[in-house]
Amino acid sequence: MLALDDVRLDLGEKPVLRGLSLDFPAGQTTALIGPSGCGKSTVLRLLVGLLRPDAGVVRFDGEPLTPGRMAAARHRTGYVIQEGGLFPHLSAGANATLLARELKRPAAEIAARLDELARLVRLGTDLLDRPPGRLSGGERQRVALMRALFLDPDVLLLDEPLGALDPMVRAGLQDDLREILDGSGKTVVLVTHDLAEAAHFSERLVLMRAGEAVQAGRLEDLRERPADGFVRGFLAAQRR
Ligand SMILES: Nc1ncnc2c1ncn2[C@@H]1O[C@H](COP(=O)(O)OP(=O)(O)OP(=O)(O)O)[C@@H](O)[C@H]1O
Repeated sequence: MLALDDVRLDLGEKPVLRGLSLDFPAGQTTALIGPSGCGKSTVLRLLVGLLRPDAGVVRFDGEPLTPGRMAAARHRTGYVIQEGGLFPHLSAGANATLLARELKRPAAEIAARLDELARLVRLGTDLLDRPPGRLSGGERQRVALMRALFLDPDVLLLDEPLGALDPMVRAGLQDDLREILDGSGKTVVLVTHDLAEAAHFSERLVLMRAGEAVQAGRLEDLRERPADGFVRGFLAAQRR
């Protein structure tokens, strides 16, 4: 569904991706893991067309993601950026419905979908009138998820969607999100630096280091047959 073919990308003077090839099969969740700064968010920005590769090809639904195909791909993609990225001056509801209103979807359809999604992500509808600044961190993440899911996209790109939450809230949201994703048929790329969280969501982990994919597989594969000392060290550091 999504792929990077031998993608190179420099940001500033710095090589960030060095001939990276990855593929994300349709209908599956893939977790991208790796230490801070290894290029995980950069991969998502390429997949959504916010960055263009210096060399190599980004594919969406098998086709190169050219400028002409960008808008159609964006409408089939839900994207949760780090920290949620909600607009502070809009209410939670207005944030969630932003793209649907931009696309001039009928008001009744928007209202019905808002209600349905609030139930799905377990957000009280009384909170929809509040601006993000008057919501808790967990509630804001739920609104960011509603916004990403609003048009029922084929593809979901989630950049640390549960970051910066206390462990109890995080565990609750992990379970809710897994329930939403399981059996949804969506192609999901989940970025996290937390190995346990990655394994909670996906049987397919891709471990990155300094712009390269070091190893892909299930948690057991990484644990039992680590590709190198870096994989062993990354797992040992997260032993809990
Ligand atoms: N706009 C930019 N200009 C220059 N360098 C950048 C830019 N954006 C990112 N980088 C660099 O690219 C590298 C990869 O960044 P990226 O955000 O993809 O990492 P990450 O793996 O998602 O990290 P984290 O887990 O901390 O979010 C980092 O070294 C970062 O400093």
